[in-house]
Amino acid sequence: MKKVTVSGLLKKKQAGEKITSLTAYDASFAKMFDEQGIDALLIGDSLGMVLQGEDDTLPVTIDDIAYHTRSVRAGTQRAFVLADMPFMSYATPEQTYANAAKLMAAGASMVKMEGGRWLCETIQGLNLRGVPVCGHLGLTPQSVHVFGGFKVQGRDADKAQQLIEEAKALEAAGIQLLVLECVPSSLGKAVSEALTIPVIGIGAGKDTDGQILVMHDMFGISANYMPKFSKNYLSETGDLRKAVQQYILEVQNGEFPSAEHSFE
Ligand SMILES: Nc1nc(=O)c2c([nH]1)NC[C@@H]1CN(c3ccc(C(=O)N[C@@H](CCC(=O)O)C(=O)O)cc3)CN21
Ligand SMILES: CC(C)C(=O)C(=O)O
Ligand SMILES: [Mg+2]
Repeated sequence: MKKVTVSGLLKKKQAGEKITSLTAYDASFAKMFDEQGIDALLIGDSLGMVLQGEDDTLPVTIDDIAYHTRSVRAGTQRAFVLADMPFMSYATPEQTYANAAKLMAAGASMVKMEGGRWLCETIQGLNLRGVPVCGHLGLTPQSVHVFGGFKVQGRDADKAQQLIEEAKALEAAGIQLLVLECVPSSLGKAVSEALTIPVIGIGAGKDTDGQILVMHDMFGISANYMPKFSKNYLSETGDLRKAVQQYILEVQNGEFPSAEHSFE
């Protein structure tokens, strides 16, 4: 079995094949997703909400993410494994290096950080030290108190153009993957076309290079609520493995996300 690598993900974009991704937090689900052929698994700080029952992702610690990264790595053979840097764990470059080291040592192959241009120096520093980086733009949940809620981002033309410029700056600084969350479909398309690296969307429409969902939303079992962009595949299929297969199929053939799971 050939392991999914960052160059493998880039090849998918170049070939026009969609990248499929889910969050995972433990070895058993990671193994099951991996066996169904998912391309990438994210140890998301969404675990603060879906595992810990908090209202947002801010209470999550670096040790929480490291613990779950170790579990996911243990269950994964093929998929690419990336881990979220939690709130305030990457406020300065020095602090970022120490915290990224914990996640890489726990088994991550890449770390993800929320934010734009202000992260460029940190991204370069991480790359020089052997750490690949994924960016995250649009609705960045760690800034929920700045936004005043989990709201769609980039709706007016000014904000959309700004976001495209931030994405290009991150790519120039060295990110090798970008997560784009909760933006109008037209912006999801524009960002994916503006970048060479793959853009993985969540609530960013059907024209990004791939899709990611929080696993609990894909099974319709989240403790808090269900974002509009998520789809319950378990109620349709009645079986965990079939639900994952159906999600992968619909991402690959472009059926998911349809308009009802996207924003205008
Ligand atoms: N279970 C779960 N699923 C997620 O996708 C998720 C988490 N938790 N936790 C971390 C972040 C927070 N996210 C969220 C949470 C809520 C909305 C939400 O309620 N959005 C509104 C849009 C409001 C608007 O139109 O501006 C929606 O109707 O979906 C979106 C993303 C995405 N992430
Ligand atoms: C929703 C995804 C992209 C994420 O960052 C998370 O699960 O924490
Ligand atoms: Mg996250």
